[in-house]
Amino acid sequence: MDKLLIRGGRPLNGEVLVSGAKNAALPELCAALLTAEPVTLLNVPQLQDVSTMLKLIRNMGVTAERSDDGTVRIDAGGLNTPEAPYELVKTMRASVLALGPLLARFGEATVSLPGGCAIGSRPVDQHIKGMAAMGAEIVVEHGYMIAKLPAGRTRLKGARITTDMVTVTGTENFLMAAALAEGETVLENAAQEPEISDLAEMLIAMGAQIEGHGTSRIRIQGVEKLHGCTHRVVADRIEAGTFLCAVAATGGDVLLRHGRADHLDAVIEKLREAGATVQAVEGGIRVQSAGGATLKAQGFRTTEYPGFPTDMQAQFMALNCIAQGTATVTETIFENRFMHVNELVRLGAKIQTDGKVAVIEGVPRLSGATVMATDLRASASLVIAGLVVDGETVVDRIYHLDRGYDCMEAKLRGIGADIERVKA
Ligand SMILES: CC(=O)N[C@H]1[C@@H](OP(=O)(O)OP(=O)(O)OC[C@H]2O[C@@H](n3ccc(=O)[nH]c3=O)[C@H](O)[C@@H]2O)O[C@H](CO)[C@@H](O)[C@@H]1O
Ligand SMILES: C=C(OP(=O)(O)O)C(=O)O
Repeated sequence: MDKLLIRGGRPLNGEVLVSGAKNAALPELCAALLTAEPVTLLNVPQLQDVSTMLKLIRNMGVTAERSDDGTVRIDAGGLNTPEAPYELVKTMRASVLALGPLLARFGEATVSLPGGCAIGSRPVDQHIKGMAAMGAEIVVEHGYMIAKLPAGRTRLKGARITTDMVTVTGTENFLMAAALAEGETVLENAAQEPEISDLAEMLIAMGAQIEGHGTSRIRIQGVEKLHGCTHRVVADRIEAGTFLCAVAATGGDVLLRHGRADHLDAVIEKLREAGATVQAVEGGIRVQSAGGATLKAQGFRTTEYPGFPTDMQAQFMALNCIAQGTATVTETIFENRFMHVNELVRLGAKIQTDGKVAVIEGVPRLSGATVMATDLRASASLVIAGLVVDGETVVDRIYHLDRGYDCMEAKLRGIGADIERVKA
């Protein structure tokens, strides 16, 4: 297993290019299953999750070619096996996004249940409820969701779907299924994340009729057929937010090219309150900070967009560890998303947790040690901590990081970090 070796204490200066969003690219690769015509996606990030998704769709008989410049050409004309097997689904929960498109285009789907994962149990009951409301017959057997249309039906039917909670991939599955359904679908309590809007824009470019994306009520008029399109994946707000926290914590002056400040309001507001200067500039986001103890620790609660993202909780916590004062962080989305805490404590951080609440008391310095990454954003928080500690930090099990960050260590090296990958 690869590791990262970081020698901390250097400010970060220069420019970083923000990649396309993992959480937009994954549903958009699945959306290409909705048509037999070629689809071209631009700005697709180089991530392990993208490779897994390509493997998953190729396994269904789909042709998918990926170029080094981030272009992926998909031709789902040959789609012949509407199945997402456990071996592929277990490494990436986003495989559940195959359910909606397969049911809509093929009339049947067999998708493995993703199972629990490190950050929480992450059930898919709402996905199942929504597909059933659209007329699918779904059973869960042998660890698989087995779904099909009733005899005599060739299309899903429009429905009003109100989910028990806001679900991002649930909303995406319903959007894709409803695009080809018969009649109108109304999604109440829909997720409003920028990745939902990006997917909706792609579907509209394919001929779908969608209104209200970006709000909590989305209306979809189903159409009989969708066509091919070319779509550019929106910039990754979580990658950008991670770099914002890294620069704020270490100190420095960095321009995040292609970063979308308008997708990061909640995080940027907290960074400004902490003492960093963050500005939306032409073509990106600029962050300037004196770093370390010049910062003031900031409390926050994770909530659905446009609130503070759960996917930024661990990274901001790393910054709080070396800021002045005490901050209370409440994680409301996932029940087990504090696994970075024990590892940050190994670096000298002072953190107490009680259920979904963590209290962080800033310390003047952290000290290097070997720590273990437990999930994607936990890994990123350990990297940020490693960049500010005295001495060497080794972050082990970085396959989690590779799942969702495009060349993170190369990008950090480009702005002055002393970081290298140690191959297993
Ligand atoms: C690929 C992708 O886009 N992943 C993101 C997506 O995950 P994902 O879409 O899996 O997360 P959801 O928005 O669905 O989860 C929100 C909450 O609802 C619960 N829930 C969800 C569905 C369901 O059927 N039943 C249920 O109980 C979950 O366990 C969680 O507590 O949104 C999360 C919340 O912003 C992010 O952390 C993930 O990075
Ligand atoms: C939790 C995340 O991703 P996934 O839903 O793909 O596990 C994440 O991106 O932080």
